[in-house]
Amino acid sequence: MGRRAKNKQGDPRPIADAKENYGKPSQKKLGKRKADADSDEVTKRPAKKARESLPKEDKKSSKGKGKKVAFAVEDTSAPSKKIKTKRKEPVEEEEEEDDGGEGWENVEDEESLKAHTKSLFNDSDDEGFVGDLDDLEVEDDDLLQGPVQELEFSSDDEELELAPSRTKGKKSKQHERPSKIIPTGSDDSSDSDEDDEDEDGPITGANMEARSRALDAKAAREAELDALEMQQAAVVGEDDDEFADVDDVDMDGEGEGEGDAEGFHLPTAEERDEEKKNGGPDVHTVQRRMRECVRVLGNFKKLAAPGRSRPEYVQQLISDIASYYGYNDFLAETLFQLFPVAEAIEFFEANEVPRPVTIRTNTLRTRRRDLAQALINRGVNLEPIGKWTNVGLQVFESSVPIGATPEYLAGHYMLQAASSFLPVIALGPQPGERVLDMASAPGGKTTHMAALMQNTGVVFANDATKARTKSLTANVHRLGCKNVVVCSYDGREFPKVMGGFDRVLLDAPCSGTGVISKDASVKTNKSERDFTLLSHLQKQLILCAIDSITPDSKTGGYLVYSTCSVTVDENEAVVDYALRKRPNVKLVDTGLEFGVPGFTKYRGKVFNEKVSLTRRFYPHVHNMDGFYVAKFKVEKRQKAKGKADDEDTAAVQGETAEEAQEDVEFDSDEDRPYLEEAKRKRMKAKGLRPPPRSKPVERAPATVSATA
Ligand SMILES: C[S@@+](CC[C@H](N)C(=O)[O-])C[C@H]1O[C@@H](n2cnc3c(N)ncnc32)[C@H](O)[C@@H]1O
Repeated sequence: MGRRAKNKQGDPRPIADAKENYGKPSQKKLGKRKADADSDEVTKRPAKKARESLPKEDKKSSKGKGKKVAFAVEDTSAPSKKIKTKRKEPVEEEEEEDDGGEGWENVEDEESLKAHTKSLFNDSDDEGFVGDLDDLEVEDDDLLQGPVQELEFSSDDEELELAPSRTKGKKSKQHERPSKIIPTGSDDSSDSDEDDEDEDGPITGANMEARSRALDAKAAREAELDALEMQQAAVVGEDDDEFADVDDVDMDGEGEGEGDAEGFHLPTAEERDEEKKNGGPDVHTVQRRMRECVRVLGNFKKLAAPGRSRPEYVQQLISDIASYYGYNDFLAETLFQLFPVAEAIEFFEANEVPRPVTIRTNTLRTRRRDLAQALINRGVNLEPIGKWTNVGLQVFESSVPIGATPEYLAGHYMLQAASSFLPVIALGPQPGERVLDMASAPGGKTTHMAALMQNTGVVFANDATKARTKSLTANVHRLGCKNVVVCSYDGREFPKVMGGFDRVLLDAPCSGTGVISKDASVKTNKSERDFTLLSHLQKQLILCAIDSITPDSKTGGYLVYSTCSVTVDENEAVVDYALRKRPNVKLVDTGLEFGVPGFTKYRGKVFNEKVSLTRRFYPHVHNMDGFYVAKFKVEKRQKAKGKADDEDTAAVQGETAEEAQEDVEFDSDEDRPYLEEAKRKRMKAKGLRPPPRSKPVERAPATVSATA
């Protein structure tokens, strides 16, 4: 099991329990909170208290308005189903009493359990099972130890270990479950009828699944609408005032002008410095101040103290967010700016909660319903993730370590974050194709692609970090993928190494700001410079990925670019850059049924309007890791009409692979310092002495302009 993941995503926790993890100080910054923690209950679990003491979201009142937003993240769990297994733990019996009468409680004997499972995991939506259990080649014990994790870059696909659950004695599992992963457009089709029935029909085993999905779909629609509206509000507001946000957020639902501002004083810059010198205020003060700042920023004209500006409140809030949640100031500000004020708090709160544990059925070895049955028999409480995936299962509770079951060892499933399914679904590799996974370790997506291709064609699974290809190879073997070739090149060497691919996945090395709930070190271990360097690496990689695809592909010609980060510089800015540098590619719909459209404008930058076809996924909206997916179609290169507007355009006409590679080279002033820095690093790594740094070129700050 991954060292890191082991500590990060444990057993699926009920939202109530998960709250106890809130405010678990990140090593560096929250020592203060820890120290306070001894004094009383509030400081022990600051975030939890914050959630409890702060106004809760009123989903209904916010519906369709996107105005009233909560400080705290609500448990949006849809009513869950329960699977009663043959193995009866005391806790199960207790639950039965609590939740008796639900449809699932009727599933008592093995036969009905099987029938029930069958209906739940309707085979019709399962990918074809193309393997044979007798085929299993589990010869090498080492391969069964699970992947070695070497975490240089953030990855969403860590192998997660679900420790045996210790929830005996808890009253109701309904309340223990984490909220479901928000799906699904396809659910929409069936939900209208079911919505109607919601009001009057009793919940039975037969309708439980459908009704649960209808509720999920409804929640998804509402959440996405809210997020979209808030995103739009942010963009509109941006034009007037850099710090403008939703002006009418009513944090406490008490109505305009009211609230608990009494006695609240927004510190001046000097007072803030003084406060910092003295070790900062106690956690109660920080909480209260955050709440007040959010409230005031939600209705600034009415609630602001005379003479105090919006940026002052914003600065105070960002500073408090940084200290309360344990981020460095740069990252706190970068993430804060992505959302309207109140939504930003939801995002930070969601980062304190583990995401649901999910697994992906390996259809090369088994079928989802057979896997589900086998795991249920071992005491695993699970259900399908949602209609949007026919291979995913969400694990709610398990009495066995989910990363060490015989089924796991035999490669029947991959422990994989739900968000990681998305780029592969978007790419849709076809049997017989030639596919490149440019940054592939530890292979969650590679093995998914191999399964979709039914072990035909070929997947070149590349990763620059040699050590990480060990875990990649182990997973490829464990899951029985026979169409995978593992290699280790810097992605920027493609297509020189090889080209002519039908499809390429570039799941790029990134900062991991989408997976903070798994890896809290991201909060503090990345500087502004790291983000800039990453963005440049991503830009170089995406051009190489594009150039590795053959526009002549009969079946494909697609690139999917994805990251487990939510920053604009690593996502929309990279995609926009690729569109500008490679006129022969265009963005196409990802085909994903949910997700928030990518930004087309962001803090003064204007991107290609088609960037709205890309999709963002957020922990507080979709209950998944933060993620980004863009899909490109690569077309034949046209002869440029007239003079090319940048030197790259000319270079792409009728070029050879070698020329295309040259084309990837960065030669603008913008890129030169980063190229030099990368070159220095490479030389150092080889034990060579790098040349002295050249003087930085003075230039006006670049703004990204829209292209047609
Ligand atoms: C987000 S992870 C990939 C996760 C993987 N796609 C999966 O699904 O399991 C990014 C990977 O990029 C690799 N990487 C970093 N720089 C690279 C480069 N220049 N070329 C190719 N791979 C690179 C890292 O070693 C890391 O394994």
